[in-house]
Amino acid sequence: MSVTVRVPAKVNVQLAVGAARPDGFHDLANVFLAVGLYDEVTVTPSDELRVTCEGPDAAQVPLDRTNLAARAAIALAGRRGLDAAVHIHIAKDIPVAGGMAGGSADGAGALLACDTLWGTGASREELLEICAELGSDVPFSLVGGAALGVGRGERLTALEVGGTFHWVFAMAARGLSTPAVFREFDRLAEGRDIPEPVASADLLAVLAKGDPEALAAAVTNDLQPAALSLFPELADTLAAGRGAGALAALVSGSGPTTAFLTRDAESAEKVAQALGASGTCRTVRTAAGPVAGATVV
Ligand SMILES: C[C@@](CO)(OP(=O)(O)O)[C@H](O)COP(=O)(O)OP(=O)(O)OC[C@H]1O[C@@H](n2ccc(N)nc2=O)[C@H](O)[C@@H]1O
Ligand SMILES: Nc1ncnc2c1ncn2[C@@H]1O[C@H](COP(=O)(O)OP(=O)(O)O)[C@@H](O)[C@H]1O
Repeated sequence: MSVTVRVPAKVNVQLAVGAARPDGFHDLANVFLAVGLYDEVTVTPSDELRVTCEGPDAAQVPLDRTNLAARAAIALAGRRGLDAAVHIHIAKDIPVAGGMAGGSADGAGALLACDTLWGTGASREELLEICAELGSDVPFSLVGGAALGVGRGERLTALEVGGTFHWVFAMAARGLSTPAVFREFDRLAEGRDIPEPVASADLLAVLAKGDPEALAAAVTNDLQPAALSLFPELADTLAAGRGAGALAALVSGSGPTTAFLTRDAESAEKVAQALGASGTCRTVRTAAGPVAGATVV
């Protein structure tokens, strides 16, 4: 018997970042939107824990116990006194190290898949607690939709969304390390007072309304200057998307994937074509959101 879970990628429509905390993390006001680009995680009973991965970026995914999917299986098995003897197969479509929470998606997916396979019957609260231990973004991968994350981004409140937003994502030629981008944020902020991160009331109202033009005027990402500082060529991709008619162009989370909000599905196709032809990125995808979080298929 096998269990397969489908898990979406995310884009951050607001990412407000506070000063570095003593534990090295940063307090955030992180407004997540789940978008329809998916990894599929399949777990099958096996002699021992094993991870395999297929997909365009598979070669960059670690297959040892540092893989977030393996860590999720080990964490749940550990709580139940079980042996995490499963073969975890990841069909990966979310770009790796792209700021779209692909690793987090696999962690949440493997957790839900193992919970289902083993019949552990963990409550939603316990699953969310394990997710938060695995990484700041992992709880959101489980719940999907749209949510405000505070603390490290792991404490979630679901948000109302009044419509579907159409996005184009441009994948870059190389990845960016999330810790390196936060360190660059700290370096750029030296000597400045960093305000407490707060969710924008405007942005939350606009999400609830579902109006893409109003959302375009409200999106912000405090990590964008740091990502651009480490990866200056991203400015060319952002300019190409704006030039092609995107309503908003921003770095997705810590990057280097860039995200373009468009008016509708048709406009997204046009922007995607223009970005593809611009020579400023590796690949281009379209995806709409919000979509559901981790789901057994
Ligand atoms: C920036 C965001 C925005 O959603 O995602 P990505 O764009 O990378 O996908 C997240 O905050 C990333 O979350 P996640 O990738 O789960 O990070 P974690 O594993 O918890 O932490 C990795 C490292 O990032 C930094 N980190 C992460 C979260 C946070 N609130 N403050 C931090 O300073 C720390 O250096 C930490 O050691
Ligand atoms: N299942 C996984 N899929 C992808 N990367 C993973 C996974 N598990 C661990 N990693 C590690 O996490 C790093 C960040 O990957 P990812 O989650 O795709 O990016 P981001 O945090 O930018 O969204 C990768 O470089 C990789 O070393």
